[in-house]
Amino acid sequence: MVQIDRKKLPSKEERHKLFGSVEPGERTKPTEKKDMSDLQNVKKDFLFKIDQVGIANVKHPIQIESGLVPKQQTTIGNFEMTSSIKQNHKGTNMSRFTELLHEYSNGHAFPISISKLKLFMKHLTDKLEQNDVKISVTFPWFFERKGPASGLPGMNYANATIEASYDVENGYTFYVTLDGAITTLCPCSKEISEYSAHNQRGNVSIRVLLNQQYDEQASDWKADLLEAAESNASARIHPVLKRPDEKMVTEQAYENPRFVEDIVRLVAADLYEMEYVDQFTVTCQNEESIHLHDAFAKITYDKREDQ
Ligand SMILES: Nc1nc2c(ncn2[C@@H]2O[C@H](COP(=O)(O)OP(=O)(O)OP(=O)(O)O)[C@@H](O)[C@H]2O)c(=O)[nH]1
Repeated sequence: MVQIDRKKLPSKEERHKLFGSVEPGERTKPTEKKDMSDLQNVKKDFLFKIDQVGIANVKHPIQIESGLVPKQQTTIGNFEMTSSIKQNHKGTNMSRFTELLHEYSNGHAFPISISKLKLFMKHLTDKLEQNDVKISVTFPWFFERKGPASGLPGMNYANATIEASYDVENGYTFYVTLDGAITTLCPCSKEISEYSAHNQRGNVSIRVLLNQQYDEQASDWKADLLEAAESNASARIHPVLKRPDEKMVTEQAYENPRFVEDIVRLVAADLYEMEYVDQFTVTCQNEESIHLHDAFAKITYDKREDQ
């Protein structure tokens, strides 16, 4: 064996000094929490009330239930958590948001359900000593998808967002959003061409206001909104397609051509029929295969205005 002469390095402490670390300076400020000044809690006229203050871009594991397979999964949530503060209140106590998030996560993952979020928001409002709280959490939701002919499974995902709010006077509000992908085939191209038709990957975004009729034991809004997007598309998106699957998907798209206008209207009709939806916004944005730009359409509708 060849002997290698290794360098003799200075100790880690000596190395840090070599690269500029210095001895601690004189410490004059208190180190005990009880003796520290508490700027956040200063009360004075600070000119304006603040609508939302808190923390954003908090990544944290979450546990979700699903109407599709897998029925339970752990995924990553991106949280924004805020409350308002009054004009005479200097600042919020930011550590309390993440402190409570950890407490509710049982050392593992925050269980995201409507009922758990209600408890959490009420608790957070009390802990912050404020009158309201807003929480938004966005996460990739995974679901199994099988090839239409082969039945071969793979994992798809859509991005889901829950925007929850609580205030002591008006109670709870839940908006939920699902952003999913679909296939669309251009009706115009099909109509005018001797053969073929160009197609697109479409991104459908559906945001709805849940009403009291939403029962999370009986329904899963993620699965329902995904179905509203996919069942009205030219075809669904699949992770695994063998040739018989590809033939089916291609022919199905040709038999169901859709403009972006068709998609938003058809999805709107499904949302209109969902009892637990009060208000909705649906957009469709297609990545065109014959342009560098996208095609886009949007509908916002409030069913309560029909009454
Ligand atoms: N309000 C406010 N806090 C900030 C800001 N930037 C950082 N901080 C946070 O201030 C926090 C510490 O303050 P608090 O959470 O009020 O800590 P504390 O007063 O010891 O906590 P309590 O015992 O709950 O009252 C740290 O978590 C920092 O992240 C800011 O712009 N505004």
